[in-house]
Amino acid sequence: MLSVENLTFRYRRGGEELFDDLSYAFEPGRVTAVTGASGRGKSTLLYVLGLMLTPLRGTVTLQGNNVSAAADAERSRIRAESIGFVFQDSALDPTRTILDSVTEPALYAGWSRSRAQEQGRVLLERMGVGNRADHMPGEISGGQAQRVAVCRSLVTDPAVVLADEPTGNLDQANAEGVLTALSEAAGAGALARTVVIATHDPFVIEFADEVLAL
Ligand SMILES: Nc1ncnc2c1ncn2[C@@H]1O[C@H](COP(=O)(O)OP(=O)(O)OP(=O)(O)O)[C@@H](O)[C@H]1O
Repeated sequence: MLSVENLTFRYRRGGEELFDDLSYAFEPGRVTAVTGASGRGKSTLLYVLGLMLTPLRGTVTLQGNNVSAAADAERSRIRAESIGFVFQDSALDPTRTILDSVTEPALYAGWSRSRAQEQGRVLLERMGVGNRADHMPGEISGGQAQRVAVCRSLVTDPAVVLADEPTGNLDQANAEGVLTALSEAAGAGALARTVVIATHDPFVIEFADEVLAL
């Protein structure tokens, strides 16, 4: 389980404080939409949950551990093992094949190449883009690229998936495909994963199980 307690963040001393002592539990098996006007800190909250930014006050707790207090190396390890990211424009490396982009986080987490590739191909197949595994990102559509980005976020089988405006540039049919994939990733029962989506897309908010308004 992922939660924040009394969370406040600021980018620089004397700068605007975000979140105002936010406390919230992000439930496994649920898709939570983080909403709020532009500049309220939706993206920043994902970076704090993803241990890329350190809170000014308060804590981030993952599976019972106060991970926001961990040393840098430990945070990197937790991130590699337990957290997957999906970014708005899919951010696929134009010089790597689709399969290489998908497997990269698993290699970073210490998996063997063969295990990472096997898992990558399973996910791409499940997401309907298995036949694009050996293509370059420039050869696939925006909707397909975003489904590939979801595969990349899931390759290490992380407990938490954080998605920043994952449907930002997609039409409704493609947005639905991405959201369904994230919802299936949340799953249920023993395999339940926590999925958090930062968005101002009403379609995503409607789709989500929970809404956290900043
Ligand atoms: N790297 C940074 N350094 C300093 N301030 C930043 C930085 N990134 C964001 N901010 C500021 O922090 C606040 C929150 O930004 P953030 O991008 O998290 O908001 P958001 O709710 O995701 O906005 P949007 O809906 O426009 O994407 C904004 O005032 C923004 O200008």
